[in-house]
This record gives sequence, C-alpha cells and structure tokens, in this order.
Amino acid sequence: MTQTPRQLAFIALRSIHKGAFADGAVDQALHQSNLALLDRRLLTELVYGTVRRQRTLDALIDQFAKKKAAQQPPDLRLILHLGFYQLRYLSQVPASAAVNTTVDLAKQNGFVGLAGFVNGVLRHYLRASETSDPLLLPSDPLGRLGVLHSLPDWVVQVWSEQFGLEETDRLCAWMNQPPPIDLRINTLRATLDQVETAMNAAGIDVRRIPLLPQALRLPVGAGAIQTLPGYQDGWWMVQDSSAQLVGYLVDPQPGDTIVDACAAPGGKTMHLAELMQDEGIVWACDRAAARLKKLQQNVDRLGLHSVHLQTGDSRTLPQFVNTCDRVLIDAPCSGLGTLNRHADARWRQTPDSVQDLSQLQQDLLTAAATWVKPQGVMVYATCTLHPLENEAVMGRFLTDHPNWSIDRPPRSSPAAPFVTKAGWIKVLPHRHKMDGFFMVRLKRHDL
Ligand SMILES: C[S@@+](CC[C@H](N)C(=O)[O-])C[C@H]1O[C@@H](n2cnc3c(N)ncnc32)[C@H](O)[C@@H]1O
Repeated sequence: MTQTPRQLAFIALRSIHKGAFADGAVDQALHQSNLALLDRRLLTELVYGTVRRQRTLDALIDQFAKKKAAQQPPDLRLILHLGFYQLRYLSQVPASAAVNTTVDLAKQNGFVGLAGFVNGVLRHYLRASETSDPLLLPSDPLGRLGVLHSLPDWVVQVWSEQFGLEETDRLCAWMNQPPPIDLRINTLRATLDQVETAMNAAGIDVRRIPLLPQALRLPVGAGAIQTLPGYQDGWWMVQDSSAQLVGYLVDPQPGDTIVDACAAPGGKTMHLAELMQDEGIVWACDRAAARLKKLQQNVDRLGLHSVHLQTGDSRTLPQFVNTCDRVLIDAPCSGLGTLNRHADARWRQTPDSVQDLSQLQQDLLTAAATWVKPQGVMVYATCTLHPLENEAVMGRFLTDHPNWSIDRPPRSSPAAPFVTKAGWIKVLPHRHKMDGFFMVRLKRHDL
C-alpha cells in the first residue's frame, strides 16, 4: 500500500487506540517512512490533532452520521476523525482534498462499501458550515466546554470549581494551542546576551521572558533543537519558564547538599547545580533508570560536576536522613497543567489515577521531609492544576508536621513576584503564558 501521510497517520491512530503512546506512535510512523518534510509535518499534525480533538470529532460523528461514534466500527471512526479534523482545523488543506483523501482512506482500509457514506457525512458537514459553525454543544456548561475544547468533563469540572467558567474556557483553549518552547541559559557556560546574539545571528528571533533572568522563548518553527546555536556547547537546555521558577524557589547556595527526589530527566537538577555554581552536591534520585540515563547525558552536555545519580524509590532512601540543606520533590503528577504538550495526556488520567497520585505524593513528601536538616528547606512542585495533588497534599502535610511551615522566598528571588497570598505559587497557563504549575517552599523549624 502507498505510504501517504494520511495512511500512516491512520495506522498510528490505530496503535494509539490500542494503548500506544501518541509520541511513540508518531516516532515509529516517521521512522518507518521516507516522507518529504511537508508530509512528515502533515502526518504529525494529523495524529496529534486528531487524538487531542477526539471528543469534538466524536460529537461531529454523533451529529452528522446516523449511528453514534461509539457504534461505528473502530477503524471507520478513526477515518472519520481524520476527515473531520482536516475540515475543521486544517485551513491549509482544501476541503475537497480532505473529503477525497478520507474517502480513499476508507476504500483502502476495508470500507469500500461505506465510501459513499463517508463522502456524504463529510459533505453534509461542509454544507452546514457554510453559514456558521454547525457543531451543536450541550446545554450544561461543563459539557459545553468539554465538547468544544475536547476535554473530559471531570477535568473541566475540577478547573471550573477553582477558576470559574470564564477562566476555565480560556484555560481549556490554551491546552489546544501549540506549546511554547523556552530555553534556560546555563550561566556557567554562557550569558543570556551571548545566547540571544547567537540566535539572532542565525535568524532565530528569541524573546526574553519578563522576570525570568535565564529564560529565552523560541519562535514557532525555530528548527530542530540539536541544531540551534549553543546546544552542543551546553549553553542552554530546554525548560519551560514555570519550571525555572522551581529552581529559584529552592534557592540553592554554593556548598549545599541537596536531594532532588524525582529528578529525571533533570531539567531542575541542572538548574540547581548551576545556581550553586556547581559547588556542593546535588543527588539526582529517580526510580526510572532509563530516565536517569537521559539525565546523565544532560549533565555531560552542560559540563556539570556536582550532580550524583541515585536509582531507587525515594520513599525508601534512608541514607539521606538529616543530611540535606535543601530537598526538591518535583512529584509525579497528572500533568493537567501541561496537557498541551502531550496530545493523549488528557485521556490517560482519571479521577481514580489522581487519587493514587495524591497518595504517592503524600508518601514522597513525608519520606523526603526526614532528609532535611533542622532549619532546612524543602520545595514541593507539580505540573498539575488539581487540588487533590496540590493544596490537599500540602494541607495534610502541614497538619501532620507541625514543625514545618510555608516559607516565602527572599524578595530578591525571581520567584517572589509569583507567590500568592497563601504563600505558594500557582502558575495559570492562560494568564502567565507558561505551563501550569504548583510549587511551595517549606521550612523545618525544630533544632
Ligand atoms: C515530574 S517528573 C520529574 C521531572 C524532573 N524533575 C525534571 O525537571 O526534569 C517525575 C519523576 O518522578 C519519578 N518517580 C515517580 N515515582 C517515584 C518514586 N517513588 N521515587 C523516585 N522517583 C519517582 C518518575 O520516574 C519521573 O521521572
């Protein structure tokens, strides 16, 4: 069968439907094909976009086909998703091409007899969209946002309880936009000015980020990361601006002993080592050995010497008890603050998985607290916007540990302007234009 980007996208979608991760399925499709650059981009866009928008696309099938999406043969449902996705979201694909290629896809994949049906459904949608958006939305406000922005109702509910419907609408919309890519300058190897000058000389119009002294934002389409100026020399690494705030909140000092309890692939570990001038020890712990390998590659590229690796479960590392000046727990979480970065992430979490994560976070925090010396500091961070993983974990920890309290960073800290009345930082992507994050700095008070 000919390798068109649409056929390859369909195959990738089929494997995602069977449980594969979207990133892996796209990588595999690209690896096995010899498509030209534009077709590679189309394939990638089709797979990620279709996975991301599947709830909206199902709503269109429900509306325009006689049988509901859930009752369609699974492969035909994916083919219709691909067709609707192109018609609704890809302005660069002419409508006739979107319809014809989807009909071809149906014929090539066992639905010759339903080619007329596919054609009819898509053309029906096209006619209906001539005057206005034909998508019918549920009348209940949560379902309305869920279908419009293609998110599960439980996520919309969790957000609307925290931020209200209007802000949730904007937050949901953010999660369907291409994520920005930020760099954090390795100040042990280069200055912000130096990297900015090198990027500009290469025609890459980087932008500074207000309040963040080490951050530059890449323009859309800057090219492959490994080919950008300064990559090979370890001048910078990719790290979102909000993740950079975590390092400032820890505020490491030269000579400190620090444990980064959930460290891989190491964005924050490297930042801590840089902030302490690479003097002292940063233990990078993680239970995923393969991810620690990536961390080691980053350490080598940035030329750091103070980072030491420890593979294992951070709930059971007794060797660190009472040894640390600072501890960071960048906890495993549901990732609701970074849904725009992984097309399938919104469909992988459930209210039950959030409960499990909340318990794991609590256990990590309790174990890591024993590592901190009296008067020492511990920072807890997640890239989610779920109160069970943030405020609730914090509330329980503080109730169970009266010798700990929330500690504000010094005024001079780049993190200080972000601290809320409650004493923690909660980065909201649609307001701050960065990944959603929760972070709090805690201090141990007993002697
Ligand atoms: C949010 S990621 C960390 C990202 C990292 N701090 C960075 O900035 O690149 C969470 C990490 O926690 C690790 N992890 C999950 N459970 C763990 C446990 N019980 N002990 C140690 N690491 C764990 C995962 O393997 C994952 O690498």
